[in-house]
Amino acid sequence: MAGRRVVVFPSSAELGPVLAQLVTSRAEKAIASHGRFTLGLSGGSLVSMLGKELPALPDLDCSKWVVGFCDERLVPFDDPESTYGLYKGQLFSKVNIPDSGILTIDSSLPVNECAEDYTRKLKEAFPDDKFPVFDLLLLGMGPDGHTCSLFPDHPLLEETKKIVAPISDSPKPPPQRVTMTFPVVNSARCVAFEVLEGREGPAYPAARVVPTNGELFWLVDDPAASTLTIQVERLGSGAKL
Ligand SMILES: O=C1O[C@H](COP(=O)(O)O)[C@@H](O)[C@H](O)[C@H]1O
Repeated sequence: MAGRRVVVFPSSAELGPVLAQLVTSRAEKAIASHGRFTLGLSGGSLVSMLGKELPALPDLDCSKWVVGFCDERLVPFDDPESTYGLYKGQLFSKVNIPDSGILTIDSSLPVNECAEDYTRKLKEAFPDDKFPVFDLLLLGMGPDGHTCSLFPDHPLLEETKKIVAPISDSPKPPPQRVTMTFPVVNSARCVAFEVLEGREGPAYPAARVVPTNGELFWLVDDPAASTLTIQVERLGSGAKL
C-alpha cells in the first residue's frame, strides 16, 4: 500500500470540496496516463455530497469517465433505495458522463444472475485485469463498519475469487444487493473513505480495505475522528489531496 492518510474536517461541509478535488485530480492524472478515468461510486451519504460538489465545479469535463458502482441495491431504478436512481437525479443528469460510461446493474434479474451480469459488464470494461483496477473508488462506512455491501461477520468478507458477489441477507435494507469484493477494492489505484460517523476498529469490514499498490484516504468528520486513536491530519480549507 502507498500509505494511509487520515484527514479530519470539521464537518461534511468542509469535507465535500476536498473530496471533489480528489476526484478531479485523480481524473486528470488517469486521463493523462491511460486516456480514461474509472470511478467506483458508493451510495448512502456520498450521493448528495457528490451531487452538490461535482456539478458546481467550473469546466468539469466527464466525457472520458467510466463509472461503476461499488455496490448496488437490487430494486428498480425508480425506487428511492436505488443508488443508480439517486445518482441519476443528483449527479448524472448534471454532468457529461456518457451513458455508455455508466455501468449499471440489470435490476430485473434475480440476485445471483444480477451479480453474474454485473461481473460480465466489469470484465468487458476492464478486459486486461484479473480484478478490475479502478483509478478511484469512493467508499462509505456505515455505523457497523460495513463498506460496499460487505457487512461484519458475513461470509462475503472472505471472498477471494469473485469480482461481484450477490447478497440476499443484507442486515441493512434492502436485503438483496450486489457488491464488489475485497479483491477488487484492494486492487484500486486509489481508495477514499468518507467517514461521517462510526469508528475505527480492526474487526470492521472497512479495516480490510488495504489497497495492494494504491493510495488510501480516510476523509473523516470531527465527530467520527473523536473516536480514533490513530494519527490524523487536519487540513485547512482549500487543501488539495
Ligand atoms: O447501504 C449502504 O451503506 C454504505 C454506507 O452508507 P453511509 O450513508 O453510512 O455512508 C454505502 O457506502 C453503501 O454504498 C450503501 O449501499
